[in-house]
Amino acid sequence: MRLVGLTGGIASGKSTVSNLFMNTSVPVIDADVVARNVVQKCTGGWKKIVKAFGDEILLDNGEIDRARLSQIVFSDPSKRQLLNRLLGPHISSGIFWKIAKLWMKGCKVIALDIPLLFETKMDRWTNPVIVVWVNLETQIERLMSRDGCSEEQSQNRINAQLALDWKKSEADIVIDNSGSLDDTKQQFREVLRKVSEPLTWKERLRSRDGLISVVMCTAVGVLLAQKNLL
Ligand SMILES: CC(C)(COP(=O)(O)OP(=O)(O)OC[C@H]1O[C@@H](n2cnc3c(N)ncnc32)[C@H](O)[C@@H]1O)[C@@H](O)C(=O)NCCC(=O)NCCS
Ligand SMILES: Nc1ncnc2c1ncn2[C@@H]1O[C@H](COP(=O)(O)OP(=O)(O)OP(=O)(O)O)[C@@H](O)[C@H]1O
Repeated sequence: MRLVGLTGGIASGKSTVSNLFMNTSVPVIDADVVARNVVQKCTGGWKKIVKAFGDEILLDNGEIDRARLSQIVFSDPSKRQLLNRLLGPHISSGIFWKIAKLWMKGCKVIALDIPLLFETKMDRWTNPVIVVWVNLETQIERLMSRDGCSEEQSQNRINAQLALDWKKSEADIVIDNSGSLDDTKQQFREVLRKVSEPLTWKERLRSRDGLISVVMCTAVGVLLAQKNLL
């Protein structure tokens, strides 16, 4: 099995690229969706957040007020670290179970859309790592227009992550999303070709079918050895 890392900076275009995977045979696990699921009302993650941030973090219906939490954590690094510490284990295990389900179905290539892939050191488990890069000016413009936040708020959110230029330098594959959507789609075609290349031996062994083959071969080997010994 091949785990492809898909990351970038806030509003650099990860979801845009992730959507392009949807028309392919490569399933995508979206860490933002997992992060939302683990804080649904009355879950373990939700309880931890309410305990740490108080009832004032809740909407009238008891759900987490994401806009309020966002304001708090993106303007106070210590609160953000606290949130990361509380949710980190829930998010990792949520991602793990999603991978396990796809593995059991026999999926050979899975893309992991994880904004904080480098920050959480999950890049160790993925190869190749795709970084969706955008120039800072465009990133701020898109973030302000998508989330309706000020330039200062956008800058705070960008500063809450490792520098996008550094992520670009660590990438195996870079998608420059500073241009038009068509431009990105064109780059994506080549990226899809690369991630769909035949699996290496190690990747084959990690896939469900590879493991089944190893188990079968071992069982046959043991049976033959026993027969010869008798
Ligand atoms: C801060 C929260 C409440 C903001 O919620 P909101 O619905 O407004 O945004 P959403 O969840 O869609 O995230 C948008 C983007 O913000 C960035 N972001 C989210 N959390 C963080 C964080 N802790 N540190 C840095 N950037 C972050 C990511 O680029 C993400 O793609 C929410 O993102 C959250 O609970 N974050 C903590 C969980 C987490 O680490 N998520 C990232 C998954 S690896
Ligand atoms: N090539 C592009 N041209 C114009 N607009 C774009 C392009 N790529 C993305 N956008 C827009 O920029 C915004 C950010 O893109 P997107 O939501 O894909 O980023 P993201 O990296 O997934 O963000 P986040 O980190 O917040 O999850 C969106 O409003 C999207 O429609």
